[in-house]
Amino acid sequence: MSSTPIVFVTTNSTKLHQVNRILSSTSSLVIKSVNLNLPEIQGTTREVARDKCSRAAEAIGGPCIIEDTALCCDALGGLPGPYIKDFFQGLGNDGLNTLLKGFQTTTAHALCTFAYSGGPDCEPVLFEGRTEGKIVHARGMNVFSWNSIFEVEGTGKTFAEMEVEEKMPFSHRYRALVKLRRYLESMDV
Ligand SMILES: O=c1nc[nH]c2c1ncn2[C@H]1C[C@H](O)[C@@H](COP(=O)(O)OP(=O)(O)OP(=O)(O)O)O1
Ligand SMILES: [Mg+2]
Repeated sequence: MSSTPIVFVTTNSTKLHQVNRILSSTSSLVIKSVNLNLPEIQGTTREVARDKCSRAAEAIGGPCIIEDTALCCDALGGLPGPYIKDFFQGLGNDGLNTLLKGFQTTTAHALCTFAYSGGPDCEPVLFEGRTEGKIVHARGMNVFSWNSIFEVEGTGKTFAEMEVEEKMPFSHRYRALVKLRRYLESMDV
């Protein structure tokens, strides 16, 4: 595999940190980041990721990856989905809990979508990772946005209650990144 760095276009330093951590133990992929706040359209998680990746490739003028994270609540027909950032900023963790009051279920899934583009004229390729769980009142110390209110199915713990290594196999980001890594390695990118 070549050691040319892949450009990860993101404004989120925690995402970047997690991606570097997940890749560092298992891969010779080298990530270089660019902090670019690109427009995110409305649509399905796939449409959002595809569009953003094309914009990123255009802006960079070469190969790049982007990542979009969604939090999808069953009681709300999958919303906030890709709009979780605005919901979290507007409502906070308490407000997200309040939103689900009166519904029968608080089950939800975290969905991470990586998109890779080979350059401005290339169609982005998508890699998804999904983790089932439910929305609970905030618990835990390792807080990152809404991760203290997302309890991972079968663990009894929120993401914020897990140690970094413990969280890895349950992480929506890890699950998507494993697929992206496999693809890039097979393409010898
Ligand atoms: O694992 C996570 N656990 C908890 N919260 C998370 C996670 N991953 C992203 N988040 C938050 C950040 C943002 O409020 C929203 C996703 O929005 P999203 O557009 O994908 O991220 P962003 O705008 O912060 O960075 P970017 O420049 O890569 O688009 O959920
Ligand atoms: Mg964003």
